[in-house]
Amino acid sequence: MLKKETKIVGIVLSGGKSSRMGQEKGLVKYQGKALIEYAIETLKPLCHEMVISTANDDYSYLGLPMIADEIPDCGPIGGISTCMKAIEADIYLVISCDVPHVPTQLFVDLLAELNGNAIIPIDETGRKQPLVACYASSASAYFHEALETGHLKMMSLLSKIHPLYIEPSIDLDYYKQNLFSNLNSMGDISD
Ligand SMILES: Nc1nc2c(ncn2[C@@H]2O[C@H](COP(=O)(O)OP(=O)(O)OP(=O)(O)O)[C@@H](O)[C@H]2O)c(=O)[nH]1
Repeated sequence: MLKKETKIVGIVLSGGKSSRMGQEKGLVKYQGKALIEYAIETLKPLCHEMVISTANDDYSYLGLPMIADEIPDCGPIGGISTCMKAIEADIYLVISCDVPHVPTQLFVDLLAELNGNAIIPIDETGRKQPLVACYASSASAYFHEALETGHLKMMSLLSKIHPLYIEPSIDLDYYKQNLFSNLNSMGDISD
């Protein structure tokens, strides 16, 4: 059970190169809406503040603070570390900009189980999903160290953070439908 004063900050990752998409991924329309808008709507009900991890001003229409990576081209760890430094929080909810099927309920479940540095869901194929996850402030030092030392592999960072991994609850229907499928190319969008 979270204390009432627990500050939760949402980090929407949108600072990637979008090389497979060929255009800014978060702004690509999917079923009538920009992909990043799904991510924002997923986190919004749970967060006191939200930020977009990006250097691209085209996201300014969303009215959220935008935070450019402290060191460019370091991947998601660089984006998460920079945002954690920029905004203090007790808990950070992280989401990629390209997972429109992730419901708010998944983060409700993660928050309910958080009891350590992090809690990360495992998808239906057994893959860990650290970019749709919940990190306590105690995890931030590990992100900063990874960025400072150039150890930018997420799986090796996780081995230090020791998250709790959970399978999303099976009684919810939407967990059966490719919940974590991310849209990387225009081919994925038209499927
Ligand atoms: N802030 C920040 N976010 C990143 C960075 N690299 C990837 N991301 C984000 O992390 C998430 C997963 O990354 P990818 O699916 O590889 O996205 P991408 O790098 O834009 O796409 P590709 O260039 O096709 O690999 C997306 O939401 C990206 O925007 C980065 O260097 N900085």
